[in-house]
Amino acid sequence: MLNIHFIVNPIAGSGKHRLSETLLQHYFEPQNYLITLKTSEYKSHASELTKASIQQHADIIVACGGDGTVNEVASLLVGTTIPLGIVPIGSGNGLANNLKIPTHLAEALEIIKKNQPTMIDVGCVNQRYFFSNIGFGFTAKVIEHYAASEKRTWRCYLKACYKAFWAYYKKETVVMVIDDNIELRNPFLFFISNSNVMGYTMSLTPKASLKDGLLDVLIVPNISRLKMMYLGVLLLLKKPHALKEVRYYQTTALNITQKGAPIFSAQIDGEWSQTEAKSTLVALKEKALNVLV
Ligand SMILES: Nc1ncnc2c1ncn2[C@@H]1O[C@H](COP(=O)(O)OP(=O)(O)OP(=O)(O)O)[C@@H](O)[C@H]1O
Repeated sequence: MLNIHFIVNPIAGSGKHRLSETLLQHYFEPQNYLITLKTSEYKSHASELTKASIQQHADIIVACGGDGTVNEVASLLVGTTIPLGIVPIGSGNGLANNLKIPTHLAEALEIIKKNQPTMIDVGCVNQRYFFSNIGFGFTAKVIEHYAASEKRTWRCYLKACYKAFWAYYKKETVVMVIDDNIELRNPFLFFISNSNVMGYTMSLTPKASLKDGLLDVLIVPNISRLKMMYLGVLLLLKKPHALKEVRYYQTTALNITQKGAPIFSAQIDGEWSQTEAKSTLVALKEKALNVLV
């Protein structure tokens, strides 16, 4: 008997999904599977539900939502032997996309039933984990606007990009120093990725792999609005490196020292985060999470 816990974010994506206990009982025959469905009621609730599921000896824990839900559930499974399942009912679904987990519900459930885990790398930023990417500069601004929108849809994401694009200017100078040798002054983009999909099938780091033991770093300095638009087109074509100002490299860790503004905004797996920390260590834990694919 396999004990599977599904943790569902009811507001992920359009908020419309067909997941229910009845539907799950239909896919997972009761003589072989013990199914539990839990629904998150507020931000970070999925973490609490996952903690309880671990104590309840779940064999598999399934995050049903987007990258934010996956982050909350998976963060508690790092370093354990419990595999993570993903039912991608979010908007961007970056990690699921990279792992080729379909958004078609029956196909995603079939992957969980097959129960074939693979180990993937996990990013660490100070005391937190990330599975897809983190970003400073423009991507953090987009997520800040997106977090304020009433829905989590592609349309709202585009609106957030548009707002961030027109509001993007710096009153104060922000300086980030990477490993005491690269100095970034008001960078337009500073993006660190474990995955080759950012969300919505777009990619800033198409060469990234979840299994190569490396973080992919993309830096775009302060550029004109025209170049920002050109970069937007290149992003859709998955060729951001074609812009000559783009700097791209791979590494196992980075130490970022921040000067200038007292509070730094970042996005971590598509969720907005603020920190007063002056120094940030971004590193990678190789093959630290079991995921069903
Ligand atoms: N009941 C709830 N009410 C409000 N927020 C919730 C609830 N349950 C979970 N959340 C929060 O919803 C946020 C968005 O979730 P998630 O990222 O999974 O969906 P998404 O944004 O549609 O997908 P993606 O990140 O892939 O674009 C997360 O920060 C999560 O903590």
